[in-house]
Amino acid sequence: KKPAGRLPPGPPGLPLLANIFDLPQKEQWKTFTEWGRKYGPITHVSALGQSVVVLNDVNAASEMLDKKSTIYSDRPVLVMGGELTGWKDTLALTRYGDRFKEYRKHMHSVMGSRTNIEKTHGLFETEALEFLKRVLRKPQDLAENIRKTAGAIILQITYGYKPKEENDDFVDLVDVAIHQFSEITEPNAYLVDLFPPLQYVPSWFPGATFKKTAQSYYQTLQDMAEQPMNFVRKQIAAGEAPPSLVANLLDRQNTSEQERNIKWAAASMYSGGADTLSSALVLSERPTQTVSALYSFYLALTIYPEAQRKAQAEIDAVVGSDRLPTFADRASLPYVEALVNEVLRWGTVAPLGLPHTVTQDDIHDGYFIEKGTIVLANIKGMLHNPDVYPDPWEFKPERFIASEGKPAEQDPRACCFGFGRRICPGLLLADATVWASIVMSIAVFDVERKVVNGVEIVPEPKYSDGIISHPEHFECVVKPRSAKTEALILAH
Ligand code: HEM
Repeated sequence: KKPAGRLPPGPPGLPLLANIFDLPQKEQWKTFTEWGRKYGPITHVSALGQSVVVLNDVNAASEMLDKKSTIYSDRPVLVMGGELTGWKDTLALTRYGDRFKEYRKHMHSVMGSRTNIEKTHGLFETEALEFLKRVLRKPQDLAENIRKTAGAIILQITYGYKPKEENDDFVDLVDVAIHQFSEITEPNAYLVDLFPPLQYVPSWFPGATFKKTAQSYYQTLQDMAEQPMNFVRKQIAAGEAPPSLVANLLDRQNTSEQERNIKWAAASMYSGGADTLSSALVLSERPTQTVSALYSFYLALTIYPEAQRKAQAEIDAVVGSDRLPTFADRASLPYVEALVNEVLRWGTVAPLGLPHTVTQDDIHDGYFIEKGTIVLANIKGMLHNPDVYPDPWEFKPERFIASEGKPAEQDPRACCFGFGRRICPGLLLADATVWASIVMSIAVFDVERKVVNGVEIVPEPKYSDGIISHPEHFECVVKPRSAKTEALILAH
């Protein structure tokens, strides 16, 4: 079909197949950054009749996705990833509309404002302390310790449920479900996502095994959403339910549609926080977004010991060594704040955010954007743009502290949580979790390089590919700064 206006510039492509060979399978953000340099901040490509617009600049993304959010807030339809396996019912894949709004309202009620988050500060502090204890017990299991912390926080806020330290039924169920989601959303994993009519093939038809897989994954997902709901229902009946998203909302006369929306809003909290969207993290490691950020933090401290020393000096001066830092200290710790910003920038968690689609034809900046176009924001490119962040691959918290004649560089939150009506609903919770875990870790631990045969090993920052990106496994040594800090952890 001929476009009804001038398309944004982009690679020329082939007749008929258009840009199908230009679309990279791996590290897409790198290719997108090159397009940005070559064609400008708004680039267009198309493949098999699907238009894709890539945004390479924070302002361009904000002009389109924030300012015109009423039409740029839909999501593409995934056949295997969403329709057949039921994941379409979670927020991240829900089409723009009434259900979407209701889910977001529910989530907002527990984590959408500073006031809600402040009410939960105690929980973040307690869980950050639990985290320190886990690290003390098993310093070698850093990724697993971080994952448990993020999971425990989200399950408590969502269902008022505190998971067991090992082999927790709900946690295991979510893990299986997320593992399945990662598998079905790997690029080109299922033919049916390239040729949607295949979904109508009956399941007994030879070659239609994907339908059986879909049915089994569908069941896992239903269990993941239903079982913790039943836990809360029982607690309510017994008059024992602590406040949580589900308990606060279920405790009324709900219609079945309302109950359904509570169930899926809750399931989206966990699977959003616990990384539904990771197509890269198959196998045993399934870090959440928050996990990815914290893992980056440990990686940064291992490579850049001077950042750790400066942060420790600040904490020692402000908090002293007789107690652990709390949220009440946050405003007095500007270097730690800058370090948290740098973790969110340097260790970009969601390189391309999630795709938005546009619900009506638009003329934007003089370009024609057709209804149904997929819009991707190259967040990793934006956060490593040398014009905005000089020496973008260096970990330098100082860049976020204004000094004489030099303003602070742009806050990574301008793009790292996405845009418009789809902006990450967990951003305040993520911010508080990351801050609490970072400040407490710096206060009590030294992160050091591993020494092998007298030689210090400096890890290379390597990141996994996929919707959620996290540092690949690296070696470091985490130990208490002193007997006094160790006692401080154990005293609580
Ligand atoms: C450092 C941590 C995190 C980062 C960097 C992050 C980033 C993002 C980004 C970039 C998006 C896509 C936004 C868009 O489409 O424009 C997103 C969506 C989402 N995030 Fe987060 N996130 C984080 C933590 C969390 C947490 C802790 C939760 C849950 C408690 C969460 C729940 C979600 C959900 C449910 C969506 C889908 C929203 C929708 O489709 O409307 N995220 N996040």
